[in-house]
Amino acid sequence: MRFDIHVPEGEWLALIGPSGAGKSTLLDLVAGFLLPEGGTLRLLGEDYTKAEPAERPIGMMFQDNNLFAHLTAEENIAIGLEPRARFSHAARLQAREALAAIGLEDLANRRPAEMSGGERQRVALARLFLRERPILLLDEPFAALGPALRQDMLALVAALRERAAAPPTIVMVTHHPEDARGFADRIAFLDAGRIHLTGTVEHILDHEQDPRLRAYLGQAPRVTGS
Ligand SMILES: Nc1ncnc2c1ncn2[C@@H]1O[C@H](COP(=O)(O)OP(=O)(O)OP(=O)(O)O)[C@@H](O)[C@H]1O
Repeated sequence: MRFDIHVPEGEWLALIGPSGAGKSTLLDLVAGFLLPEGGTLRLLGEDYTKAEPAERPIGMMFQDNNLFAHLTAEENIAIGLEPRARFSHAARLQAREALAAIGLEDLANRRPAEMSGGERQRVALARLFLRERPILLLDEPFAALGPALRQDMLALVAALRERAAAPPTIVMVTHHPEDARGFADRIAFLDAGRIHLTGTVEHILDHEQDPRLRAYLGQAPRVTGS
């Protein structure tokens, strides 16, 4: 695999492409769970190629297992502020406010097993944004949710992003290319371990006629000429 891409600060980039194309691998390289055999990774202009995951200015969210099973919703958010889980009154208060901001204050004392999948992901999102990391990597976080709920969750990401003092850069893997519409700024189409194409959401979804992209989207390329 060989990835070459520049994501401008503050951009929301959607990564699409066939299964096995390398989308999760690319996120793992950025997060530091995998080290590249060569090349350079720069974050916010600094070289982070060999940095430990915890040293990187990154927040991550996955399809599941974002929350600690033994902690309540409030504690799962507060732990983003106090990783040693010695929850101060101030951290609990901030977690409560974050829950209220997403309309989940009534769930403060529930554990993940007592929440729906959508509620769990909303709690995880609240924690992610509370930590104010400048770069967010979202690996299919809403894949298990239905279309309407996925739209609600993307709208919540957009709202939290707008509320942030400095909007984070977002790189989001999705198996639903249409989810990028209205939310992401740009799409990167990965194929066979390469960034095959990048472009605006509209260009990639509606105009680009690249045969591999069209095949992935399940659409034949348009026949041109007479
Ligand atoms: N640690 C690893 N060592 C070797 N090969 C791996 C490793 N992790 C993934 N792969 C391989 O790399 C390729 C890309 O995997 P990756 O999970 O990045 O794809 P993806 O685009 O995220 O796919 P999906 O959409 O199915 O999640 C696959 O062929 C996979 O088998």
